Amino acid sequence: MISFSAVSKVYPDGTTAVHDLSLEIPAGRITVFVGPSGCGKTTSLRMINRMIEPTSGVITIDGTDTRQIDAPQLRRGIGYVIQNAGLFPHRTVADNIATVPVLQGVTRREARRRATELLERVGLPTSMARRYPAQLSGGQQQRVGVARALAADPPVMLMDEPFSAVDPVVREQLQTEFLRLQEELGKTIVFVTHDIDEAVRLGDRIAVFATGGHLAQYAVPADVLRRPADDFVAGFVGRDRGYRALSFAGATGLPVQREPTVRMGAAAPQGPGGGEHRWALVVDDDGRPRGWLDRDALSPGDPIGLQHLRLGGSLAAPGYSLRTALDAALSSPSGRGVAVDDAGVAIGTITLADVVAAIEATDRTALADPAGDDAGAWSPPVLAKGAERTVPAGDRGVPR
Ligand SMILES: Nc1ncnc2c1ncn2[C@@H]1O[C@H](COP(=O)(O)OP(=O)(O)OP(=O)(O)O)[C@@H](O)[C@H]1O
Repeated sequence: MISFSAVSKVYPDGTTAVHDLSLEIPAGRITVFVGPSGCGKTTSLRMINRMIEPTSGVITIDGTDTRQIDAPQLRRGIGYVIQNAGLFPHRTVADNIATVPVLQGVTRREARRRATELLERVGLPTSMARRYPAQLSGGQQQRVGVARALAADPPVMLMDEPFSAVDPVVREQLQTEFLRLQEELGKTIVFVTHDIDEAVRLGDRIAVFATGGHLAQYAVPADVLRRPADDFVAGFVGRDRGYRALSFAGATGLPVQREPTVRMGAAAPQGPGGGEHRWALVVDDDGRPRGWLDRDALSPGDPIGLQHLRLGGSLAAPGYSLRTALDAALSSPSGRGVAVDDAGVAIGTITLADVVAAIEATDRTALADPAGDDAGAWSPPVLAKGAERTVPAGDRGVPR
């Protein structure tokens, strides 16, 4: 556990970056610092590994005052990931990842071997080990940044806006992989973001910082959304609040309809193509969705190519919420959202009508009611037996 006790930071020019911060960060969980620009998130994060020294107050890790630990030694035991990955440009990917283990005395050969393992862990092919950072995409560089932070197997990881510099699609992938990795590793993670959606998705707990370095609220995501502590937090989480609140509702029970699929490269289907049959779901050889085919725009028998597909709709992956289901249906030209399994294989579709019915049948006042029941107490109606699974909401109260 990391503990802040009455910690303040005043920079030499008189700026108060952090004011009287007291909070306890649980071990093995993700704690997110969120808030607008300049409210002291990064300063608070960097005080944990003493890259910045507090002006007053005490920070302890597992009961030990960090001031009693030699700063370089402290930092070697704490993984650190920043925006744009911060990789050494003249070192290969493998050598970047091996940096800290080599400093700790692990042989270069062994450190490189472990680096290759870590590449696989963060979802990159091992063939990338010999490349230089400039030869990777932004998302790949971020993954290497995470692998490098994990290389010394530190119990604590500090992550400062690690996914902000990539586009929204890659960002969502990185978040999903990050959650999967954390499920395996159970690190104590402190994560800084200015994006409340990212905070709600990733955080087991959220610390909302206000201007002037004040802690405005520290709670599980469900409580921050449902019961903002004051006007500042209410304003900060307010945008799209009704829509975001659907994140609380697991979509268990939402019927997944059987959806006929056609393979990429196959002949366009025969038969009537109007109405609900206008759109056909196209999958690759492994059954993963590639896009929707407008059958009216292609003659039966013509081979289906990428150029015929409507791309880019969101998918409902295991553990999805009503919000995800709604988005999948809305972003699909057919009005049917594609549900996939763990391996990304299409298992059927969810109709917009069913999602709307589920929302209408839901007691939404429970979400908005500040005096309502505990987080996670609200559950969606069961309409029919669905094929999907829902991740237990746990104490976050929010399906991821
Ligand atoms: N070295 C410094 N000297 C003086 N003021 C500083 C210094 N570093 C940061 N600050 C100020 O301290 C305040 C908090 O900065 P900090 O970087 O911790 O905020 P933040 O919440 O992480 O912001 P952002 O989201 O923009 O990164 C800001 O007003 C900033 O201008």
